Amino acid sequence: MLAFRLGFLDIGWLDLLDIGLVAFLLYQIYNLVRGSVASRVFVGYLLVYLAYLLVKALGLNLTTTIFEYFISVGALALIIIFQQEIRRFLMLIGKSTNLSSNRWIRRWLLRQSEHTNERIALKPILDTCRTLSAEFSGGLLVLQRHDDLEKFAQSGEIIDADLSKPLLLAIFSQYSPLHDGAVLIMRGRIRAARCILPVSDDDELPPALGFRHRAALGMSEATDAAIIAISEESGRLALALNGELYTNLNQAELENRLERYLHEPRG
Ligand SMILES: Nc1ncnc2c1ncn2[C@@H]1O[C@H](COP(=O)(O)OP(=O)(O)OP(=O)(O)O)[C@@H](O)[C@H]1O
Repeated sequence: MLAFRLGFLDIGWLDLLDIGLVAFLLYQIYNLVRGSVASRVFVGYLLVYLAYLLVKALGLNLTTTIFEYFISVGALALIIIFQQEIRRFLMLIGKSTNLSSNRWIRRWLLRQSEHTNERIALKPILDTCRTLSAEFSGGLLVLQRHDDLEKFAQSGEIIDADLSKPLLLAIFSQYSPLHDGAVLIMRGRIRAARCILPVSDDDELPPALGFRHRAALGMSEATDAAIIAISEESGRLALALNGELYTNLNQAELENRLERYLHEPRG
C-alpha cells in the first residue's frame, strides 16, 4: 500500500509505521540511559553502526566485514552493559500492563505467596522509625509486598521472629553486630537482618544521599517492596516505592504512604 512517493522512494503505510516504531524505541532507550555512563556507550554504538552503514553503501567489503563482526559481538556486549537499563525497561512494561495484579499470575507465574498480602502491623515499624530518627541511629527496613524476598534474606542473618519495636531497636543499636545492612520484614515477621540490598545507579539522586539511600532505591527498582531509610546523619526519613525515593518525610506522611501502598487493593 503506497502512502506517497519521495523522489525515487516509494513509501508505504507500513514503512511509516516502521519508522514511527523505531523512533519511539530509540526515544525510550534514550530516556532510559540518559545521564548514565550507558548513554555514552549507546551513542558510541550508534556511531559505529552509522559508520558501518556508510562503508557498506560505499562498497568497502573488507571494512564492512570487520564492522559486521564488531556489531554482532557488540550486541552481546550491549546486553551485558545495559543489563540494569534492560531490566528497568522490562519492569516498566510489566508494571504498566499491571498483569502482576492478577491473582492467578501472582500465584503461579511470579510464585508469590497469597500470605504476602496479609496486613503488616505498621505500628511497631513506625514507632521504631520515630525512635531511630530521634536518636540519629540510622536504619534500613524492607517491607515485603508481593514479591518474594527470600534471596535477599539469605544474604544476611535469618532471625524469623515476631515483629516488635524492642527487637527492631535492639537490631539497629550501634552495639549490635546486626545493625549494618537492612532488616527484612516478610509475612509480618522479622525475617532477617544485616541483609545486602542491590544499589541503584540512578545519577539523579542528590549527592548528599549515600549508599543507604541508594540501596533503598535499588531494592525498590528490583522488587515491589517498600523500603524505609532512616538517615544516621540527619535523622530524616525516606521511603522508596517502585523506583521512586520520597525524602524528608514526616511520620504522618510516611504512615499514609505506607498504608496506601501496602494495604490498599490494587486496581
Ligand atoms: N547495599 C546495601 N545494602 C544494605 N545496606 C547498605 C547498603 N549500602 C549501605 N548500607 C547501609 O547504609 C549504611 C550507611 O551508608 P551511607 O553512610 O553511605 O548512607 P547514607 O545514605 O549517606 O545514609 P546516612 O544519612 O545514614 O549516612 C551502611 O553502614 C550500611 O549499614
